[in-house]
Amino acid sequence: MQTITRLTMLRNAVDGFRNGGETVALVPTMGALHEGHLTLMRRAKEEADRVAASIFVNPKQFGAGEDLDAYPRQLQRDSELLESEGVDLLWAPPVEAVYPAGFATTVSVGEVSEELCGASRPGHFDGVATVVCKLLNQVRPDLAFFGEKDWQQLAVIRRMARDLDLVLPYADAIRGVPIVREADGLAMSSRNAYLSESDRAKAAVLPAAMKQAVEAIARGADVASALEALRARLLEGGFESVDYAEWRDGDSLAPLDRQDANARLFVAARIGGTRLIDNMPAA
Ligand SMILES: Nc1ncnc2c1ncn2[C@@H]1O[C@H](COP(=O)(O)OP(=O)(O)OP(=O)(O)O)[C@@H](O)[C@H]1O
Ligand SMILES: CC(C)(CO)[C@@H](O)C(=O)[O-]
Ligand code: BAL
Repeated sequence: MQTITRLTMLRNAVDGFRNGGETVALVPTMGALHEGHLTLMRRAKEEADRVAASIFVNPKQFGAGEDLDAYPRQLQRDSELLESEGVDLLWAPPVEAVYPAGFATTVSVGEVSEELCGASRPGHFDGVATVVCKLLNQVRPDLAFFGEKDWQQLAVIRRMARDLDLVLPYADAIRGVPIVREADGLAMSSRNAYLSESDRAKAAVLPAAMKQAVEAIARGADVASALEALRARLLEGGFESVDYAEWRDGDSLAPLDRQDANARLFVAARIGGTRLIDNMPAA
């Protein structure tokens, strides 16, 4: 696996693949890789001849007071994991190469960015859209893979790719990969590493309470009451606050007030100072 930190070298490497008639998949990450990320790599490998992973802890998507400095950085371990998955290329640019002095452009996707995580993390999706737009232009992949754990992020990226006519050869070039969970149901996330042992054990109440809510709504429970019960379970179970617990259309993200085949439950909640997110489809 080649590890590349300069754009000219990246272009040479990708052009080399392309000139040999090979397709290229991009898997963007912020590193501290876990089985969720590795599943994205495996899916990418199944669908393209070459896989490029990126690791970049993007300062523009962290708000003031968020965990930019504390975010785990473990490039050596990550590159060994990527190598063992057969990833062909690691793009790991320094911050100054992505945002050189004078950088002044922001990609801001309306509507789909505004609620849920967009409301609790103002500016977050502008930072995500800006860096993903850059990564897609830098690597120019045929396909790009993102996890459904960050469902709203996937919706923002799909909207951006359509709105800006990003040059991607397939209509469904932005691919979503289902959430990979721990044995107790907690969605894998780099930020789970922040949890103390006891908070980690308590965190399993999140997917369990979400499943209960989804099943209650499927049995005809009132949506508002099911969401209220979900919030109460999280707070009783050791979460200190719930940023949101919402029942929404999975495509438009518009609020729904009843069971619907396309509905999804979205939750963000904090435990031990760590903000966890999850989502689940209607039962
Ligand atoms: N459990 C998971 N299942 C599927 N995809 C995942 C999972 N966790 C992360 N991903 C995906 O991996 C990609 C890189 O995510 P990122 O590096 O931010 O990791 P993360 O575990 O989501 O970290 P964070 O704690 O910052 O949310 C994203 O597309 C994300 O949706
Ligand atoms: C897509 C992404 C790599 C952009 O920085 C990040 O938001 C993430 O890891 O989900
Ligand atoms: N996986 C989402 C990246 C973030 O929370 O900043």
